[in-house]
Amino acid sequence: MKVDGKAYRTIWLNPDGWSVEIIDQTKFPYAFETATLRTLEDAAHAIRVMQVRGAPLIGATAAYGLCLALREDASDQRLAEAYEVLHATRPTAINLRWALERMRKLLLPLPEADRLSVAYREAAAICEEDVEINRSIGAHGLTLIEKIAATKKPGEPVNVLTHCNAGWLATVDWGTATAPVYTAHDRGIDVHVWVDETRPRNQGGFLTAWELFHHGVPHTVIVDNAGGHLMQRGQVDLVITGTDRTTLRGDVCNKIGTYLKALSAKDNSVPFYVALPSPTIDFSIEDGIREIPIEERSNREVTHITGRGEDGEIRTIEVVSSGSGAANPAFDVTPARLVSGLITERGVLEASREAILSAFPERMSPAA
Ligand SMILES: CSC[C@@H](O)[C@@H](O)C(=O)COP(=O)(O)O
Repeated sequence: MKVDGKAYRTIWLNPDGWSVEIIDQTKFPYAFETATLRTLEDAAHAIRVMQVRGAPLIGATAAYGLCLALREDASDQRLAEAYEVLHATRPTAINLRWALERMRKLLLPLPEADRLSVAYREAAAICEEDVEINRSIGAHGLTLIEKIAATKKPGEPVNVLTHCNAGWLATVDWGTATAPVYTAHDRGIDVHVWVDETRPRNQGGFLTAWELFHHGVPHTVIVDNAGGHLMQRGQVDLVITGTDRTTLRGDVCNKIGTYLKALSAKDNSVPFYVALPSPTIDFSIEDGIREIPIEERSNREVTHITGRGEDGEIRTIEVVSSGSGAANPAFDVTPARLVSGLITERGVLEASREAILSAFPERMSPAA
């Protein structure tokens, strides 16, 4: 992704060869700033406070977090401690556990002296693979957009609705839900995105809108409650969201509010697709509603909002009657029956156990 003409990823190794640079997403949309991770605690903090967020990027940051931990001490005990610290940062996105397991499985059998260099190599490989996976998701998702574009009159855009930020900023590059959009736009297809603002943290209004604007993709920010109305009026051609964890049978966990969009889509015969890198599939569970841990975040994210005043100052204000209680579940689960398809790096799949297993058979083997 280019920012002011310069190509960026969301995470990279600094020229010193060991410290890790991230784009600080808590500063969006008012500033583009990077931050340096030098320790395990820096990496854990970055995930916890959402300087980095989005399932694939959380996984990539955790992998580098392990590297930073091993710089000080590459013992089994340090590896185990670092795994636990990073694993405890956020509960829902499965990419965190996936990346940590992959690193641990590789590192544990090695002599301590070899672990650090192998860890850095593997963290870099996780990042490279994420970019390639998302590029493939873009190519497969493009076919869906192309089919709709072929039915449009000249000057009529394909209208895609998305929720939260499953964009470049949620991954190492490209994004998952946005990859088909960027690919279509870059090929000259007239595509327009309805961006759910995604309260309470506004990942849509703050991050997705920022990305689309900087890439030049036409888009319109809407309040979270507007999607159903637009679908009833035929103003949404398809929905594409990301996911933080999808079960073996195709239940999709994603940012709170995704389920309501899927219900509206079903009622209005609007296709509802989920863009899904395979590390986001949890092959160990089936029933998303019963088995996926849903992050409960601070009520203050509901009762208060941070934004820029007309004087240019950034401030936080209360937006709920003082003294009222608030609740803040951060994710919900859309049952597989509401999902039209999963856009993966290996093609567009039905949201079912059979389709997922036949596309990723190696993930069910004991060695996977
Ligand atoms: C490719 S990212 C998919 C999801 O991680 C994304 O839609 C999402 O819900 C992110 O939640 P966040 O709480 O901002 O980490």
